[in-house]
Amino acid sequence: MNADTPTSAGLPEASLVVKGVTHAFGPKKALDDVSLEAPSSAFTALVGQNGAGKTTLFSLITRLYDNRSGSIRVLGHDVRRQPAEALSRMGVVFQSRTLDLELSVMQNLLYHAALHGIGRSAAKRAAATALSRVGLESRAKDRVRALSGGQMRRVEIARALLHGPSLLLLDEPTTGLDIGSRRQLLEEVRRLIAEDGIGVLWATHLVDEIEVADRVVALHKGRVMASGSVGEIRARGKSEDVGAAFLRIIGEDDEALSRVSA
Ligand SMILES: Nc1ncnc2c1ncn2[C@@H]1O[C@H](COP(=O)(O)OP(=O)(O)OP(=O)(O)O)[C@@H](O)[C@H]1O
Repeated sequence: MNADTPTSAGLPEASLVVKGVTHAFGPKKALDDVSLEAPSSAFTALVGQNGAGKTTLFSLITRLYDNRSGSIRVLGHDVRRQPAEALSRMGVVFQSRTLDLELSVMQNLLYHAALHGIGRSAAKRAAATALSRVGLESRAKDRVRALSGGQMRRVEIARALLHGPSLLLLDEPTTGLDIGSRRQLLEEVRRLIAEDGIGVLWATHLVDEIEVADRVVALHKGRVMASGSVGEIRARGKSEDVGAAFLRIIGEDDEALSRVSA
């Protein structure tokens, strides 16, 4: 089945489908039989505390690590069997910043486009479009060092969009940002979903980044404890407050903790 093939339910396959993935570092399982989906045209929040396994999962999806168990499909392409097809359909913003501070915004984007084999004039057009998508077209000639943390993140998103991906992966992109920049970044990514129909997997430990229309995957100690709509997470965690529901699902709500310490 390829990206354009409808599933048996008549719906296009999700942007990302992970099934039964386990990954260990020595004796320690960082991911244990993880299955999840990130639909197209949707914001999927991968929520987990430190050490939950979010970055390990991103490393497997992006092929920094080889997935030896289960399967990972991006727009219908298995990352092991069709890595070039799968990788060409995803854009990634890693947790640590990876822009060259001494180069201009445009130089950073053109360098990345060259790595993707995009010709110079096509790269310039793609970079200008991507920068306008994140509201930074006027900063193209500025050195990255002159930008704020939030603007640097938006340049990284523009860079991830250069080759026109259908799936955008962001690993804790708001780390270190102030509230205003955090909100702006979220708004921009949600706008990309609405305008372009891309699927987004957004890793975070901040439940206040979740909105009511989002999909949620609760990851804890390498296991998916719950996934579904915000309504389903609230029902599962028996709380109208998503944060409280999440803590109850992972067994770290006040009641569970008091049972442990009793
Ligand atoms: N290269 C590695 N070698 C050994 N253990 C690792 C390695 N990378 C991650 N781990 C362990 O795997 C588990 C999952 O880590 P991971 O970084 O994927 O979690 P995370 O959810 O991204 O957390 P954080 O928010 O702190 O980045 C943790 O227990 C971590 O210590």
